[in-house]
Amino acid sequence: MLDEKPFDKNANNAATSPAYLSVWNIEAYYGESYIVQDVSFNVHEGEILALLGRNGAGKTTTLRTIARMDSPELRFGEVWLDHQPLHTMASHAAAQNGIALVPEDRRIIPGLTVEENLKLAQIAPPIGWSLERIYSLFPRLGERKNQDGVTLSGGEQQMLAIARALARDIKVLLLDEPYEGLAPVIVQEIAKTLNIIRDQGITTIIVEQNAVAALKLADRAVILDTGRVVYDDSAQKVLDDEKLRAEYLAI
Ligand SMILES: Nc1ncnc2c1ncn2[C@@H]1O[C@H](COP(=O)(O)OP(=O)(O)OP(=O)(O)O)[C@@H](O)[C@H]1O
Repeated sequence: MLDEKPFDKNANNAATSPAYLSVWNIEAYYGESYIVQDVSFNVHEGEILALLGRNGAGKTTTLRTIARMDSPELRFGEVWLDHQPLHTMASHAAAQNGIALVPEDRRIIPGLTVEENLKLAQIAPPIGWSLERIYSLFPRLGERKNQDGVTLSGGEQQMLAIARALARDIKVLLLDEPYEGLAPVIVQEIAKTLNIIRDQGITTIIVEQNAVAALKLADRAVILDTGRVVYDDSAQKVLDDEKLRAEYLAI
C-alpha cells in the first residue's frame, strides 16, 4: 500500500524536512533481535497519527525508540522533532525537548494523591499546563485530587497519566494503548479529551489495539507489519477499506 517512502534515503537528511516530527529510516534492536526495520513516517504539527498493526508488529518499540528509551537500541536512522535531533539524545533530553510517552501500564506513583502525581511532574522545568487548566479539561481529576492515584478507576488513571504528561511543556504525546481495558463510554470520553488536546496544538501518536476507535480519532494512520511500514495515508481510508483492515489489522 505504501507507494513511496516519505523520505529519500539519499537526500541530505531529515533536518530540512517540513514535517514537525520526522521518523527517518529507523532500525531498532532488542539485543540482536531486529524489531523496527527501516521505518519512516512524518507527523505534522497538531495532527493525531494512529500507529497500528497486529500484535508484535513493533508499535510499542517504535514509540520507545522515538522517546529515546534505553531499550530498544537505535542502530540506524534519525528522529527529528521541530528541527531537534532526538536520535542524538537520551530519554531525559528528548523529554526536555517535548516528547512525552504515556506507557501502557500508566505508571501512577503509589502513595501519592492525584494532585501530588501532577505536582511531581512539575518539579522541574519545562512546566506545562497549570493544575487549574488540567482540572478544567479533566473535571474528574479535580474532584478526586486528594485521592490516592492508584485507587482511581482504570479510565481515571489513564486521564491522570495523560494529565501528567500535559503538566510538562510538551510538543508530542505518545500514547501506548490508552484505551486498554476501558469501557466504550470511557473510551469516548478520553477520545473527546484527546480532540481538545489536539485543538490546543499538541501533536499525538496513538498506538491502539482498538484500531477502529483510534482510526475514528486520528487524521492519519501508519500501519506496521513485522517491523515495516505497509500503509501511510488517511485514517478514513483504512476505515473504508475492508480488505486492508482484514489483511493488516484483522478487523
Ligand atoms: N524488551 C524486549 N526484549 C526483546 N524483545 C522484545 C522486547 N519487547 C518487545 N520485544 C519483541 O519485539 C517485537 C515487537 O514488540 P512490540 O511490543 O513493539 O509490538 P507491538 O506492535 O506493540 O505489539 P502489541 O500490540 O502486542 O503490544 C515482538 O516480537 C516482541 O516479542
